[in-house]
Amino acid sequence: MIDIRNATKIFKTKSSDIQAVDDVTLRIEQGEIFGVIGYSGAGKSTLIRMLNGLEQPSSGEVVIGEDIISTMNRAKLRKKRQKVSMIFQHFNLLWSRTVEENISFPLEIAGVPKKERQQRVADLIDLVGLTGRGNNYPSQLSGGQKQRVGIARALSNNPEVLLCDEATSALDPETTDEVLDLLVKIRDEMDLTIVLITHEMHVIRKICDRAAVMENGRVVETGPVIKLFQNPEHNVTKRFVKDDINDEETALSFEEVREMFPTSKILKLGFVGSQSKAPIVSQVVKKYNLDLNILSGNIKRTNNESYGHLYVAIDINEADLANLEAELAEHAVTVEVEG
Ligand SMILES: Nc1ncnc2c1ncn2[C@@H]1O[C@H](COP(=O)(O)OP(=O)(O)OP(=O)(O)O)[C@@H](O)[C@H]1O
Repeated sequence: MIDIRNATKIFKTKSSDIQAVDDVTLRIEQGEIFGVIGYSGAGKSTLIRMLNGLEQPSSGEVVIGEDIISTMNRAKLRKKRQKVSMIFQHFNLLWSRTVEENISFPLEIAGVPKKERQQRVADLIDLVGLTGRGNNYPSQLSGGQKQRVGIARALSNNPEVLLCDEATSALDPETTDEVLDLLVKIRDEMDLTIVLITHEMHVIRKICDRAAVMENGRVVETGPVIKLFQNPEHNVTKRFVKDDINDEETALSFEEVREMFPTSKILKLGFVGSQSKAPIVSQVVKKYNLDLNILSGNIKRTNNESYGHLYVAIDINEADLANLEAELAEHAVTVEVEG
């Protein structure tokens, strides 16, 4: 549905050429919530701005549906932006207009008759949970409510694609989750494709189906979200996943454990889906008559699955370890030896 083919963007400045996006190829399917994550300067904003033609690639192609965005003229692009709309970190609302008037604005530009506009605005206000706030000004709303207005405004022309540029980065964690839930709801109800950029792995985990990780303009890893969390391959992905589970304390206790049990191995056991709720580890431990110390563990939810890790210290020889790995693998439990 969205095809980014070998897209490159080079900004020419007086002092140097900056390669913001470097040979990116991605395909995003209809109805997906697709996340792009990276640290500051990775090229996320430039990439997402190519999807609505706010930036044109220096080389390569961006295609949405039947339209080649990267070669469209201005007039066609303006029309296409009604179908590829965007929400922003700082909401970009018109401060002198009420909630209703903000949401109505794109419809006025599109020439929608007043009666139809009013009905559409009322429906959108209900959809985003702002019933009764239509006559408020943005300054009278909380951050989360302002973003709801931004979302309603972005949906006014029935877009096919919604681009979210750090849409929850200015919000507190609870409000972030409420806005993310709203994005899932509108994707489900309106069969939208959502592309979001973020530097928060929590956002990716909570609502995305698939994600791409960017560094220095390149996509360094891409895949289903559960795979990125369960088995991150690139160092940047590993850092994001680690930040999300916030296991610095685990790292500290590893050192202590190594001192306390110098002969023990530290294993990280990984589970996905229903396996993360079953007593597989205790069954295998009993079967092989092993002693283990549990160091830490967690179960987290992605948009549609749970996954978990358990760190254990275990005194085990290589032969028994191979047996243990084989047995656990039969139950789709992964085993990594730490350090
Ligand atoms: N208009 C521009 N002119 C020159 N350089 C630019 C321009 N826009 C972006 N860049 C540079 O391109 C690189 C990628 O920037 P971009 O904003 O796409 O990254 P980002 O991942 O979105 O970062 P952030 O989260 O900080 O916005 C950076 O080095 C940035 O300084």
